[in-house]
Amino acid sequence: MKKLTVLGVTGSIGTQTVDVVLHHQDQFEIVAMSAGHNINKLEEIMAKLPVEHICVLEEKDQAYLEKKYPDRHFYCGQEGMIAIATLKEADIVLNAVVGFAGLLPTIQAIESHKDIAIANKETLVVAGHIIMPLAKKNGIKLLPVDSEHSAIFQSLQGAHHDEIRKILLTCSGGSFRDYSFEDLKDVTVAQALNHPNWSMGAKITIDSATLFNKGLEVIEAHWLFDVDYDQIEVLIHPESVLHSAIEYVDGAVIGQMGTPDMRLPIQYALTYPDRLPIGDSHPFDLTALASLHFTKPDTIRFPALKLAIQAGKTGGSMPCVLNAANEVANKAFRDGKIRFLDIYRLVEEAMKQHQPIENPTLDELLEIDQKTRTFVMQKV
Ligand SMILES: NC(=O)C1=CN([C@@H]2O[C@H](COP(=O)(O)OP(=O)(O)OC[C@H]3O[C@@H](n4cnc5c(N)ncnc54)[C@H](OP(=O)(O)O)[C@@H]3O)[C@@H](O)[C@H]2O)C=CC1
Ligand SMILES: CC(=O)[C@@H](O)[C@H](O)COP(=O)(O)O
Ligand SMILES: [Mn+2]
Repeated sequence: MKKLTVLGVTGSIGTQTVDVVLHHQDQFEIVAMSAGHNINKLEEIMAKLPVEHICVLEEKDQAYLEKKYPDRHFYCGQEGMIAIATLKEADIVLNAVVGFAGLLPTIQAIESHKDIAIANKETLVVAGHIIMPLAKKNGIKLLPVDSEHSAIFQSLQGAHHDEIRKILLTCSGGSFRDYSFEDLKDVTVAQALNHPNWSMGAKITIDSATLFNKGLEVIEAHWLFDVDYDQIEVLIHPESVLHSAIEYVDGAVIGQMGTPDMRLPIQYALTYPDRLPIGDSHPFDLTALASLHFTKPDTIRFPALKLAIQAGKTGGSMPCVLNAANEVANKAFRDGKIRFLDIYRLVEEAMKQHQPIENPTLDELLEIDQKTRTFVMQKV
């Protein structure tokens, strides 16, 4: 029986993780979980699973839950997340929090020798240079949950690192893949949230529409698979059935295909190196696919991808600035405060005013993250 801590249990990845666990209750037990503000969703999950340790963001929610459920243990805020991420009962921490908030609990969980199933890509973008050596030093497994990175991980089984020629990172193109640059000026939040292939949380869905998501994923792949940026090729693949692939030195291309369903990468991260059936999944029918398409991304209409790769290549503190600026601008767009194309402009401005430092410490990252947020909020 594997014992899990699930951070961000009330989100899109979190609730699909609960589905996986409910389907395989003989294999997994959630011993601890965290939510943000969605207490209704949290209580729904609590009704299905007898999880003992639970963290929320607000003290008032903690007080309400403690009164209503005296037999469970409640925690609060970042400190609470760290407490449940380092709990001795857990073997593996699945981090499905969105954004920079996932960074500190991940570091503490690694230092407590927990394996990490990582959906929270922002942590790797900001601090890959800290996370990867820390994981190695503590001898823990860092298991990708992001669908493309899971596909790459699956396609790498049995291979040697020096056999990789490049990574083919696929991208749906997001909600606006066929829009002209002119049309992008006036798109609405509702249109941006209408992803063609995946049902996900709001922040990542907007990131898919700008293509910042793919930029973050390039940086994530650089760190997870120890490859140069020039070895990562992004391909627009509107059908989202080839979830990514490896081109090997002999020209063989090995990828992972399947229905777009996050339960597979979530489950594989939890069962690796074994596989289990997925509950009520539709069989993947190749004959039902009329054709598959692969094209190069258009960085004129979607400059965010290029900007993110530039941040990754610059390295040091620049990806932290990219991420913080994007988190603030993405939220400002969702709140109706700026227009879609302003997201890119604000991130670019934040990067331009930043003097990157090499190899930033955790404290420096925390400071740069805060300063960048303040800078972008003032512009908003
Ligand atoms: N959704 C998907 O299919 C995929 C997601 N990912 C990545 O996984 C991560 C989660 O994505 P997704 O599930 O879509 O996101 P959601 O927005 O659906 O869920 C985010 C979760 O994090 C919690 N949360 C939000 N802010 C904070 C905070 N400051 N402190 C603590 N907890 C917080 C939320 O709580 P609450 O809702 O209770 O407020 C919720 O439980 C992201 O990094 C995303 O990029 C990667 C690949 C695919
Ligand atoms: C499901 C998943 O992993 C998302 O990150 C997905 O990749 C988003 O789709 P885009 O390819 O449109 O960014
Ligand atoms: Mn992805």
